[in-house]
Amino acid sequence: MKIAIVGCGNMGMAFARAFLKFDLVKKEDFLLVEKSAERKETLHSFQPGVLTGVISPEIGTYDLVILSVKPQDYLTVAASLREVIQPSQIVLSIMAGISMQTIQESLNHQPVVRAMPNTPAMLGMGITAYAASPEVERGQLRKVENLINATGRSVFLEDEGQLDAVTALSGSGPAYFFYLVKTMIEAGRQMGFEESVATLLVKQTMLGSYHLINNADRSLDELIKAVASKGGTTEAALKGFEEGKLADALTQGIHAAQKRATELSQG
Ligand SMILES: NC(=O)C1=CN([C@@H]2O[C@H](COP(=O)(O)OP(=O)(O)OC[C@H]3O[C@@H](n4cnc5c(N)ncnc54)[C@H](O)[C@@H]3O)[C@@H](O)[C@H]2O)C=CC1
Ligand SMILES: O=C(O)[C@@H]1CCC=N1
Repeated sequence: MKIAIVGCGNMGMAFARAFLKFDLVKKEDFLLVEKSAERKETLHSFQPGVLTGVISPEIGTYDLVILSVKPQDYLTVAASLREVIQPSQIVLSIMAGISMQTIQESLNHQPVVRAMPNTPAMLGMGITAYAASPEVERGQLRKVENLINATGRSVFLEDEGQLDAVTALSGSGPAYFFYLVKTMIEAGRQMGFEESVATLLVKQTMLGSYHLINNADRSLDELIKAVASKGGTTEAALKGFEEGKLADALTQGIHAAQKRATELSQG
């Protein structure tokens, strides 16, 4: 399969590397389109078949075109791409908040898969939800699914409308986790630990706790209860979280992310 990637930043290249790792695409079958000269310089080491700064008619010879520029940069990309895209090509967009309809109209092109991955895709441990326009044929969808599955797990959505919520939950989700980890490490430092010790304590706690969620035959409430002794330290912390309305703040933040995704889709 020959793949063109428009916008070769964090996510575009996370996808490219995952495809390579599973031998789904050969290096020489990549066309990388990257506008930033500085970023382009770093992409030489990837040794793609073609590395360019502009969209040219050559892109029309690739089976799949991945759109991985920031949503704000999409309209510029669309203006050039619509001139050269071919009917047989599949478009896979991973851009937040750009609807399938906007992509179809701006490119004058119907077969579109819209997906929302997250950064653990860099390690093949991502989660991607995706939806497809009716014009994507079954065989084409299978191929795209195989590619997405190289980046981690995936969920097919019948309703594209759910993608803004996916963006708020799992697309942005890694940042929420990093924020929590960072805050805990900072608290450790305030209590007198060196950063390396605080980091080890927090990271291993997160790792072990993640595996408990997956392997212990208990609900999240039961797992919390098993840590929080009556009148103990955890209870004191949880009371502080309640008073600071931490759960409300997290929930509100996630809703704000969904709202922003919807705003982006409205231009
Ligand atoms: N970073 C994340 O956690 C996630 C990002 N996304 C989506 O993926 C997309 C890309 O995000 P990142 O990789 O984080 O951004 P990024 O900034 O790392 O990469 C975007 C790249 O596009 C390039 N670019 C801009 N205009 C261009 C043009 N006209 N032609 C060619 N290249 C152009 C930029 O120079 C940059 O290298 C965004 O739409 C974002 O919403 C989706 C899920 C997760
Ligand atoms: O923050 C953003 O807009 C993108 C979408 C999901 C993660 N990063």
